[in-house]
Amino acid sequence: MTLDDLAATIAARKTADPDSSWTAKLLSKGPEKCAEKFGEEAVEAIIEAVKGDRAGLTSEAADVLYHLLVMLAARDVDLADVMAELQSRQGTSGIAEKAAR
Ligand SMILES: N=c1c2ncn([C@@H]3O[C@H](COP(=O)(O)OP(=O)(O)OP(=O)(O)O)[C@@H](O)[C@H]3O)c2ncn1[C@@H]1O[C@H](COP(=O)(O)O)[C@@H](O)[C@H]1O
Repeated sequence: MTLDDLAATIAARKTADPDSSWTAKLLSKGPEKCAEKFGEEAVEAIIEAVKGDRAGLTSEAADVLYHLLVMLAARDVDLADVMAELQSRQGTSGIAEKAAR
């Protein structure tokens, strides 16, 4: 399973029945709700990271990635474009990038 596979599944759920798909149900509530849900999952991951619970963080990180992809889909942002953005940053140190601002 790759993020691309998951993004493709989520894209397919845009037209699915909300009664049979959690993703379709979440998408049907709108981009604001998808963003709120992503925020909740991010906070849960933060809590596990602060606690130092590696199993908890692993599980919450999976929730964060899934809900990030749902939020992107809700606003029609392609994962490929996010990856291209990351690619464009490759080789530039974050320290150098900040100094150049
Ligand atoms: N990776 C996930 C995934 N991670 C988390 N979740 C669901 O996200 C929901 C969020 O969990 P919460 O505990 O926050 O939910 P909740 O508290 O009951 O919700 P609220 O009452 O707060 O709204 C749960 O129902 C989880 O089952 C996911 N649902 C789906 N997927 C993937 O998406 C695919 C398609 O799923 P469906 O759209 O349901 O067919 C699945 O095969 C999976 O690969």
